[in-house]
Amino acid sequence: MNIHYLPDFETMSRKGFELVKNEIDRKPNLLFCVASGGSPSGLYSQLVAEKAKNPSFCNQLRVIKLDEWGGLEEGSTFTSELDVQTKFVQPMGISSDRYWTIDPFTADPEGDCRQMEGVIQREGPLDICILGIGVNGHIALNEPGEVLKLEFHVCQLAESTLNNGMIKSLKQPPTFGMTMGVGNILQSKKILIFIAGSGKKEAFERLLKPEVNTQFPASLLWLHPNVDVLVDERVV
Ligand SMILES: O=C(O)[C@H](O)[C@@H](O)[C@H](O)[C@H](O)COP(=O)(O)O
Repeated sequence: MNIHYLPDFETMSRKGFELVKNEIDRKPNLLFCVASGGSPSGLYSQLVAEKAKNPSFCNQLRVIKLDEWGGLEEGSTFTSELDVQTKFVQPMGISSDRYWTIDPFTADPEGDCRQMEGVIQREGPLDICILGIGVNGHIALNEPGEVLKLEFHVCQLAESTLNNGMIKSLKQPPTFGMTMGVGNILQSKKILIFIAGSGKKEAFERLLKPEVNTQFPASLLWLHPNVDVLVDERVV
């Protein structure tokens, strides 16, 4: 695990941008897994800024969404889809033939997860997987538990996730998640995990322990040979 301590959010995002751009320069059509949430949002802004300077940047990039909330009220704006569309997919001009996603309002979550798994089998493995970390150590929506699933699946959400951040203020909070499994993530050629925002100190300290425990899913990243941890030092 390469741990990068960066003095602030901007510098952390810049470092992430440099690592990602290096890979895109080497392989312009790489498969990029996009996460929602606050921690990687500065990376997306930097990529969008680069695109404004260089319109052909990322014009072959293939993109897949990491996860999604389920059980929200129809029309809810608390979706990963809206988040990644606004911050990344639309401003980067990623056309629909280069973007694979799961619908937050799907009537068939299990079927759609199977379909996403099929996409990963066909288009994958991921070249770059972008992650944040949950306060409970979740990666994507793989929550702490005895068993972690390998493939894209419908998942239960932990109380600690439902009691965190904006979710707890929702009139109709999500009742389940749809997420890449830890197998999908660990098969990615490169993983970047961004650690920023309030409440992440404990999770970061636990991540530093070189041991693996399914009750702390991010610890599985120790099994991967190419992980960059980008931490905004102000959280630690
Ligand atoms: O939102 C997602 O796509 C991920 O499912 C989730 O694992 C997220 O990365 C963490 O919960 C951290 O979220 P923040 O970056 O918003 O703190």
